[in-house]
Amino acid sequence: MSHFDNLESYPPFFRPNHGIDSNEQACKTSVHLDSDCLPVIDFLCMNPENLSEACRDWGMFRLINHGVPLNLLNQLLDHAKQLFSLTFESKQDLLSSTSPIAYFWGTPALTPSGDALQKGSGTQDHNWLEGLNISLTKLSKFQYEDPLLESFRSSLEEYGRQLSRVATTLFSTMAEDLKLCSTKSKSYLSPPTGILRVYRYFRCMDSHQRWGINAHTDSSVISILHQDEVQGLQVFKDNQWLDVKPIHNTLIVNLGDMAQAMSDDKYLSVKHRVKVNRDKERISIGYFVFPVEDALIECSKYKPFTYADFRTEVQNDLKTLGTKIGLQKFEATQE
Ligand SMILES: O=C(O)CCC(=O)C(=O)O
Ligand SMILES: [Fe+2]
Repeated sequence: MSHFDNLESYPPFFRPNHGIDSNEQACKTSVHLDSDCLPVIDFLCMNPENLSEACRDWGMFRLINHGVPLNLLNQLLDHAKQLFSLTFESKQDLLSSTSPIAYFWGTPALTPSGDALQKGSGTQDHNWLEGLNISLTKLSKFQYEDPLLESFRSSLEEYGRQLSRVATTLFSTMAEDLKLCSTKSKSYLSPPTGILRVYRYFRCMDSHQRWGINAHTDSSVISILHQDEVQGLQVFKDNQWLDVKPIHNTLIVNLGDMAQAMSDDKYLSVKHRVKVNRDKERISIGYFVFPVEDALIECSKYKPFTYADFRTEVQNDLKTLGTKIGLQKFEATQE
């Protein structure tokens, strides 16, 4: 069996010998430590002080005793692997952008309707991944004829419910810590905005020169990640990139830009990225939840803005500059 034995499931762009010049990008090296020092939060007996400290110092933590059934977590990864192993053409046909489970490749930056947002078509712009963008509200109103897809759909729906429960509980403890009034805490986290992204990171011979996902912060309030056993995620802490180890039956929670703004910069929207692997593909599932679209986020560090304003600005920047500027654009000192 060759190293790349499932090539027909890769979009042509990511197949070896596609004609990519391997010197095209400067080698991106970084110092990083092997780490398991990520804060751990026990969901069953949550300690508000520990949660507050993790949100302030790290913007990321490992969640244990989350209550999401292990068989659901395993089934999701298993279904995702099966779907990703279909040929590239079948994935495009079966999972078009109008389907609640929509296929994309090369970029995780999508419009709310699931279209890829990317400037130009240069190799350096491509994230080394393919994925499924899932609108949880659309998902519950749909049924697939294909048995694998239908089973995946119902598992994703259940997973969405589970993670909405987890995010809501975490956020209510955060809102108390931040002393948000009840109107704000209700509009600052809106479970119906929840989306899922299922990723497969491709193997890559140039694993030192490509990124699964480049360094970024999430635009969400809270993001929750379920990853398989292949390492790849890194978090930026104290000027270093640290590996976030996959540990069975734990979830990784990170805060996004909206949490940083609503906490007036007390909480950190943490920078993170994903490495690619020479030998192994990696599957992960991200859940992202946002504020009510038109809820005004008011604090001293930023001009009042809504999540809808923020998203428009990010999409414009991605289209015109090819990169996200994010919260900096809304700083109170900016003209
Ligand atoms: O797949 C991962 O480990 C991280 C994904 C991620 O950072 C994102 O989708 O924003
Ligand atoms: Fe992210």
